[in-house]
Amino acid sequence: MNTILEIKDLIISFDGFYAVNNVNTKINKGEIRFFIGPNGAGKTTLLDAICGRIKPQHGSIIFNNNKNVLHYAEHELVNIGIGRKFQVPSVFTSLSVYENMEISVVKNRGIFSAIFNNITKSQREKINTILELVDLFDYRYRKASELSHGQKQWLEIAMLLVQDLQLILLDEPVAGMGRKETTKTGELLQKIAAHCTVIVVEHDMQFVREYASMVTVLHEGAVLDEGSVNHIQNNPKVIDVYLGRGGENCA
Ligand SMILES: Nc1ncnc2c1ncn2[C@@H]1O[C@H](COP(=O)(O)OP(=O)(O)OP(=O)(O)O)[C@@H](O)[C@H]1O
Repeated sequence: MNTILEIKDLIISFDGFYAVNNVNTKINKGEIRFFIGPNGAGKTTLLDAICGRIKPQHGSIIFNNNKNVLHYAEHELVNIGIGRKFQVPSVFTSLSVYENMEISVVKNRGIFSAIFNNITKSQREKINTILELVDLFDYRYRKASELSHGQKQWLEIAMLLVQDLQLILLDEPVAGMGRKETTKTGELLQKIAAHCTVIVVEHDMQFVREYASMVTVLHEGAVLDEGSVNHIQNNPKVIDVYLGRGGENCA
């Protein structure tokens, strides 16, 4: 009942190489779920499948109990409530923070459609609330190019939130951030998770320890273990293939 995403028997292969090899997992509403594992474990490929970039050879990804994500094109997924943020911020740097939000609020991210469709009062209020949430309200008239790396990441998260998503996928959101920005990002994810489930691919184990509700450890395309941080970090196999090899430093 509480499940927002169920991945069943998922297989993704590239020319006979199994990047994702029979993955099964269920993600509950309100979780901050981390996918961790060594380089090449299949984490990004799994995100690519959830956001419709890659079509698996086998299996299903069921969203909200009844929608098979694999039946939708990548650009349609935002309409059913799934959004993805890539590692490198992709905000429009020549536009203001507010203008970036205006483009996102109309969902169809075409810049011209945003300019020619007036933003409603409730959309303006929503933009302001979300800019407050990510601590960018005071920067709303600044050009996005003037923001710090962390602020650009938060703007991009805000641009997802304004689209009323139920599930957001984040690819290494704290890469390149200092500890202070990393902590702020973690706190932001906790606030977001109250309304929107979050899946994060991450190598920063300190960040994972502090903010994960559940962790899925991938290794060679398969789920090696799954559970609380405490559970997975005491699993000798996880220590062997990832944590004990300084896995947190692989990026
Ligand atoms: N388009 C592709 N064609 C061929 N092989 C691919 C393709 N995409 C990914 N792979 C391979 O699939 C495997 C899993 O890659 P993936 O990027 O999902 O790993 P990852 O766990 O995200 O690694 P990292 O932590 O380094 O980002 C790797 O061996 C990669 O080389």
